[in-house]
Formats: sequence, C-alpha cells, structure tokens
Amino acid sequence: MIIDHHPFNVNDKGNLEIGGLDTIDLAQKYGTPLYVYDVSIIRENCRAFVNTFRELGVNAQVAYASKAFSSIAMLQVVKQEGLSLDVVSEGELFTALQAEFPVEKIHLHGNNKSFHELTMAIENNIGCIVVDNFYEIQMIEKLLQEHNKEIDILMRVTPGIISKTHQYIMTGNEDSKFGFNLHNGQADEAFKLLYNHDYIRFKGLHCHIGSQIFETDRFVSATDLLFKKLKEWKNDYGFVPDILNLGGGFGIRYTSEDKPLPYNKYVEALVSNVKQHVEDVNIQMPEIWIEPGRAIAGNAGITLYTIGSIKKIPGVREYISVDGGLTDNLRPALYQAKYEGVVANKVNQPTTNEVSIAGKCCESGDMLIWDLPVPKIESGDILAVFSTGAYGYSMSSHYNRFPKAAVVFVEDGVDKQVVQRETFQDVVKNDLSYE
Ligand SMILES: Cc1ncc(COP(=O)(O)O)c(C=O)c1O
Ligand SMILES: N[C@@H](CCCC[NH3+])C(=O)O
Repeated sequence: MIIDHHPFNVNDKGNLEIGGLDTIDLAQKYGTPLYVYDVSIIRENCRAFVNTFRELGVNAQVAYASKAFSSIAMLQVVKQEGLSLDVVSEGELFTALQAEFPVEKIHLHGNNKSFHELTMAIENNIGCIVVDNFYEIQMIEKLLQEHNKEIDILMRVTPGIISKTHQYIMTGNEDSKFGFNLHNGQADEAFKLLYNHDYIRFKGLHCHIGSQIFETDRFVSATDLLFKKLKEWKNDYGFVPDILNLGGGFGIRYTSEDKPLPYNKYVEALVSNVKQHVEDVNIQMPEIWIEPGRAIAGNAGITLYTIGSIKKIPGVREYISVDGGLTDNLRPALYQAKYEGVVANKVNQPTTNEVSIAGKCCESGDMLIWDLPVPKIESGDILAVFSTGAYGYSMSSHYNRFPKAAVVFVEDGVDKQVVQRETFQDVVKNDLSYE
C-alpha cells in the first residue's frame, strides 16, 4: 500500500516504511524526534529539473537553495547530482566548502551581505554573487579592487509581482526587502554601476517571486517584466544578458489540499516564455538558472515523533502531544502551514477519531497538526509527519533548551545518520559562567 498523497509504503507489519526501512526500527535505533530522508526522492527531484532542461536543449544551472536544508551530506548528494548551489550566508557557504562543493557552482544571495561574507565569497572564488542593493555594490567594488579579481554578478530585481502564497514568503512584490525595484529607476541606476565595469562581470538578472507557488502564470509574468527591461537596456546600451536566474518557489504537497505541478511544467513554461522573448528582442538565448529548495528536499523528508500525553477535553478536542514541536518544525507556527501525518506503527488500522497534534514547547501556538484523523492512539505510538524535508531542520531552534534532532538518510535499504542528535552539553556549550 502507498500512503495517500505521499511517496511512502506500508510494510507487512502495518508500519510506515521509508526507503525500504521500517520507520519504527529507525525511531528505536536513533530516538525521536528524528528527521528521516529518502535520498532516492532527493535525487529524483534533482533529476526532474536537470533532465527537463536537457530535453529542451537549454543551457541551464539548477541551483539547490540550501536554506531549505543545508548539511554536509545533503550538499554532497546535490553535488553528486550535478546541481549548483544557492547560499545566503557565511554559514551556508562554510557548509558548502566543508562539503567540497565545486566553488564555481556556488551562488551567493542575501539582502544584507556583510563585508566579511563578501570577502569569504571572493577569496574562495565562488561562481557568482547575486547583488541585492547599492551598499553591496560599493563593498564588492572595493573588495575586487583590493583583491585584484573579477567576479560574475547577477542583479536581483523585484518585478512587483504578487505571488499566490503566504505573505511572509512572497518576495517579488513591490513592497519587499529584496532586490532592486524594476520600475522606479533603481534597477536602471544599479545597471549603470554594474555594466561595463572593470572588475564586475555583469551577467544578467535574477528574480525570485516567492515560495510554495502552484501555478506558472506569475513566473511567466515576472519573466515578461524582466524582458521589458532587458529590451530597453539592449536598445539604450546594447546589453545582452548571458544568464537569467528565475529563482525557485515551486510548490510541493504538504496535504491533499495542495496540488503541485510536475516540476517539468514549471521549467517548460519558463523556457517557452524566455524563447519567445529572445526571438522578440532578437538576442541569443541566455543560460537559464533556477533555484529550487523546497522542491528538492521537501517531500523526501519525514519527521518521526513519540506520542506522549493524550488529553481529551470533552466536547472540545483531543490533544496528542509529541516529543518535538516548533523547535523542529516552525512552519505551522510561523505560516499556519498545514501538514499530514500517520501513526507509523498503526498505518493500516482504520481511523476512528480526529485529534490535534501538539508540540511540547511552552507556547499555545505550538501545534503541528489540527484535526488529524487517527486510529486509537496510545502513548508510545510513533507519529510520522510528512513533507518536513524543507525548512524543518534548517529553521529549528533551541527554544525551551531542546537539543536539535538527528537526521538520518536512507537509500537502497541502508540507513546512515548524517546529522547527530545534539546533547544537553551542546545546548549549554556557549554559556559562560557569571559566578
Ligand atoms: C532567492 C531565493 N531563491 C530560492 C529560494 C528557494 O525557494 P523554494 O524553497 O521555495 O524553492 C528562495 C526562498 O524563497 C529565495 O529567496
Ligand atoms: N522558510 C520558508 C520559505 C523560505 C523563503 C525564502 N525566501 C518556508 O518554510 O516556507
């Protein structure tokens, strides 16, 4: 049996499987809460994007947005699949260097890159910096001069597109902290600073309209606006872009309400639109870059929890508490994100009632799932929550001094711990005495 809407099986014991392994065995072996990834799904996701570009005969880079889940093992898998990498901080860049990710395939993002971050990027000869603001341009110029180096630069622009997603994860709208506004003269001003520069190799534009988006029309509208500007710059300055980075944001299924498009559909829509514009403006086809994060890691991961207290409030609801919560999955509290889950040791049992899954943090808002249909639950059962592979571990915290959970990769029936569970010593390791 395959679990409804999620790419996992149930074994003969009626237990949830991931990558051919019994989740109950994994929970016993590594403890809970536990993030488990099916690496074959990560690879499948990478290939879906890469192969579509290949089939369309378009030069492309698919950069994994490592903010979704960055760890040395994860970046090694992405490297094996031939992807490029989007990093947004020194920590993400450091992780990439530790994973020996090819530096020429690393792209640095960020709306407030520090001098130190830019220095690290330039000293390590990363492939590209996606410039976000005027302050950053000044710093890059100074650094390149000092180091007597050149670097590829893309300009991040804000096209004024409102994507259909949660307000906190829209990024292409006019009122955004990201990028140069495409319409109010700021992008033009930045262009004049970047184009024909002694050290800066200005390669083209970047645009990311938001995250968890299920349709192609806003991506296409954003691309239309980029080309409107590119046409002006071609006419006024003879500028022709080598690269267009159209961002990430491709939606995944968390619950049955989500209807994600197959990944090739996004790529096909973007490529077909770019091809039309290229013909219209009469330029060569630029390289197309994209930056999926969630679409690579999201559905490959699940989180296993042990169920503890069961509290029934007659006529109100039943709270089932687990041994994690917003410390390992902030998304429900931050974005009211919805998830689905199953009792992993009772998957085949008929569901008899609806319960709400509470985290154990000292916050009423620490609820992982509202109104989940479940079979009869007992303390000690294992709950599996689906699609926690993106923005789960990467947004985890030590709130209430919880140690961070372990991460296990499973592939071809073999499990391997790739991030250790933190100890209480890890939690206090930076604390200094005041006695
Ligand atoms: C610039 C940029 N690129 C890529 C991403 C990855 O987004 P997603 O994980 O939705 O693909 C983000 C996050 O929204 C982003 O800000
Ligand atoms: N952290 C967000 C998406 C990242 C937005 C990055 N610009 C989420 O969990 O949905």
